[in-house]
This record gives sequence, C-alpha cells and structure tokens, in this order.
Amino acid sequence: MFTSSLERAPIGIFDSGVGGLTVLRQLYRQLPNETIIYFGDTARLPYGIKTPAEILQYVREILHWMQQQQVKMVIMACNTSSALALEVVSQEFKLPILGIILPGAKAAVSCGKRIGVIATPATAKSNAYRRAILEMASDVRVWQVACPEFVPLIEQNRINEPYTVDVARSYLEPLLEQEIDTLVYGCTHYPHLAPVLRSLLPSHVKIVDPAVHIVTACAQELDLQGARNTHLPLPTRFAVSGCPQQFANSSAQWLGYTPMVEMVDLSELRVRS
Ligand SMILES: N[C@@H](CCC(=O)O)C(=O)O
Repeated sequence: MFTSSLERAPIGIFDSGVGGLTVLRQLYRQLPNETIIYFGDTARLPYGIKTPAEILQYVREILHWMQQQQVKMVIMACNTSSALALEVVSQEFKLPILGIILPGAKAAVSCGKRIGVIATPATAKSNAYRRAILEMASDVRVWQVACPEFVPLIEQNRINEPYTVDVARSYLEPLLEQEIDTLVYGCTHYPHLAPVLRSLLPSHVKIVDPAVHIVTACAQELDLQGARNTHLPLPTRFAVSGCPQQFANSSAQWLGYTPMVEMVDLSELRVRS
C-alpha cells in the first residue's frame, strides 16, 4: 500500500456492544483525524460469560471482516477478547492488532500498589491483568473481581437505577476491604458506570481507564508506521451483528447523536473465518 492510502485507511475497533464506545470517545479526543469503523457483536453479547474457545472464534470472524474492510489497524476495545484471544490472533493475522490489557496494566502500576481490577467473569478467570501487572511490578498486590451483572445492566441502559448501585456496592466491597488505592476498569463497558463507581469509592482511590491508554498506544503505533491520517476523516461507520436500531438508540446518549448503523449478518461473518 502507498503511504497516502495507508494513512487514509480506517482504524477498525470492536467490542461485544456499547463498551467500545468508551474507547471510541478517546479516539475522537486523541486522534480526531482518523476514519473509524466500529463493530459491535451485539447478537452474541455478553462475551464475558462465554468459553475461551467461543471468544477466540468470534474474534477471528470479526478480524476477517475487518480485513475485508481494509483497515490499517485493529483496536480490541474489549478486555475479554484481549485476555482470551489476542495472543493467538496476533500470530494468525497480518494486521497490527492492539489489545487493551497491557496499556491498562502499565497505567495501573504507575498509579498504585494495591490494585483492584473489576472485569467480566472470563477476563477475571484468565488472570490476564494479574499476570500483566505482576510482570511489570512484583511489589504490588492485585485483586480481581468478576462483575457478571454489569454488562447486561449497561446494555439495557439501567445505569441510574438503585439496583445497579447496590450491585456495584457489592462488587466493590471485597476490594474496599483490601484497602485498594487503585481501581482498573477491566471491561470497556464500565466507564459508562463511572459516576456510580466513583461515588462508592473513597476519594483517594485512583481510577484507571485503559481506554485512554490503548488509544495513546495506538497513536504511537501509527507514528511508528507513518500511518497517521493528516487529512479529514470520513464519518465513523457503525456495524453490528444484532439489531441496528437498538444499537443506534442505546449508543445515542454516549455519542451525542443517533448514528446510522449497518447490520452484518452472523452467517456473513462465519463464512469469512
Ligand atoms: N466490553 C467488554 C465485553 C463485555 C461482555 O460482552 O461481556 C470487555 O471489555 O470485556
């Protein structure tokens, strides 16, 4: 590819649903010139309760689709995919693929010594954050809590309900007992709960949002490859495997506008893998 066409090629970003919008928001802030294709695998969410083999299969299918869209890079805006599939697919695809765990872990060790990670059951079980953090700093302690109810509550837009606050309190309780000084959002959906979570944490506890740091890593990678777009970007393209209207409605509050959303049929995705 010539440099100019590489520059203008889109960045692909995916998640199971609206979680990746917290990464998209950072892309808009840090890399406003990039053209972006967003894929939400809404027909198959939540990923966090699926088996590692299922998650790997979904990620392969999405990456094949992304390749067809001629993206220059893929951001896994999903911790579960990064924890369970990144290592394997990085070997399989000739495409720069960025995972979110490493940038998140790096930010966490620069913040504190008693680190709590809230994540999906699959991510927590994989120990990906604990391993990454302890590899960088052996003098820190890490506690991981699986939060199975968060993603469905966020996808159903039940963020401000008293029930959600109760659930959040119960998930944070074991971490507060350990007197954590840092909390990592180990799932890209969770920044949508930021006001609730912040209100339940003592003010000295720092919050790490890996979305910020994966986009910083993306900017560095683009510079390394001379692939940063210096032209005006095209509008973001949104595609989902489930109901486009539902995604358009639920994402409007995070985006500030109601997006046009395409549907990619699961059978179409499967053919590509
Ligand atoms: N956004 C999620 C995936 C959530 C899910 O579908 O369970 C993550 O970062 O892990």
